[in-house]
Amino acid sequence: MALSRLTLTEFRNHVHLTLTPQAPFIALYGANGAGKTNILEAVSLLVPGRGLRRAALSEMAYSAGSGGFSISAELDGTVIGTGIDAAQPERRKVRINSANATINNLAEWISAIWLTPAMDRLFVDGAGARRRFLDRLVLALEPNHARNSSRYEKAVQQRNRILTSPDGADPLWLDAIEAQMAESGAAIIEARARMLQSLAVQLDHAPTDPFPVPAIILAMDGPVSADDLKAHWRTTRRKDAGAGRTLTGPHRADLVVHNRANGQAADRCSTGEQKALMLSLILAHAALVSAQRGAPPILLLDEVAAHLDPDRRAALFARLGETGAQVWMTGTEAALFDAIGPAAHLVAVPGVG
Ligand SMILES: Nc1ncnc2c1ncn2[C@@H]1O[C@H](COP(=O)(O)OP(=O)(O)OP(=O)(O)O)[C@@H](O)[C@H]1O
Repeated sequence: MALSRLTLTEFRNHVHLTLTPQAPFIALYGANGAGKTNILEAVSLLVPGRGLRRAALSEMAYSAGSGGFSISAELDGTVIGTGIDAAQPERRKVRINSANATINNLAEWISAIWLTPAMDRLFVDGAGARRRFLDRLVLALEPNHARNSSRYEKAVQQRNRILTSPDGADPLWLDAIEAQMAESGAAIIEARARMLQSLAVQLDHAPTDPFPVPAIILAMDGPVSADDLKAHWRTTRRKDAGAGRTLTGPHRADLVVHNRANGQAADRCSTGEQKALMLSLILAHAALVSAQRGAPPILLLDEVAAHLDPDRRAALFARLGETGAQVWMTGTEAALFDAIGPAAHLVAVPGVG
């Protein structure tokens, strides 16, 4: 899976930019603030979700522009695009081959995984970001995961509203909502478990040097089957109403990660070791997606090269090359990407690709 064209119009600081990648590695280099991460963010918005910064749509439109923006890309003969119109800045539009589509439809065409400096504390900070990361890994394998996640989240919000309604909760209405939650929730749990199981097998064969191999466990309270979930939520209505929200379910799951070699918990590892664990995980996941879907996800690696010594950097490029993935990377100097050789398409930002 690879973009053969990316066009940005009035997206952040890019008034109009077209890139036509000519090699598997797209190395975006330029000064701080040039707009390199903005390009990765644009690609990340081509998959379901809020993109790598989770920013508001209105923030993304070029500040001195019309108030709208568009991102369009071509991959394997398909044209996909997203953006907002100035007249309706709160409504994200999606088009696939000129037809209107939904954000969740995008998952059938494209998958992307990213690593950004904001994820340096992924293992240390709250579970929400880890869950979103987990779901991106699942989505890259199973496009249907986006639809199940949206349905589940909407149903949980509805249940929370009913439980906290000043008129009192209607039990029949709750039965119906909990049945919806149970169906999509069980599908989410199963998809996560499938992905982690396959990833563990992939990691069994991963080289342990120079990036340590992670062991990953999904931590979750409560039952896992649809019937048991439904029965469980019926018993927790009073407690959840008191808390003002649904306290158990797949929306509360967490990822627990260790270094396989020494059992060290990821949140106790140094920042560099945590990043190395993440790289190892992403490499194994790309190989897994490639084996199961026939093509690896697009990888967006923001400021990764600069934080590695030259040997590790060269090892990373070699391992990334083996995955066959299209890799978008950023750095302040073109020299950071020297070890990639002819597989790199160097792009000066701002400048001409
Ligand atoms: N909506 C917007 N309109 C215009 N410019 C914007 C908008 N949003 C962000 N910018 C500008 O984009 C620039 C930041 O871009 P980006 O984060 O992509 O930089 P970068 O090249 O990755 O920098 P660094 O190397 O420091 O990470 C800033 O100059 C910021 O002012």
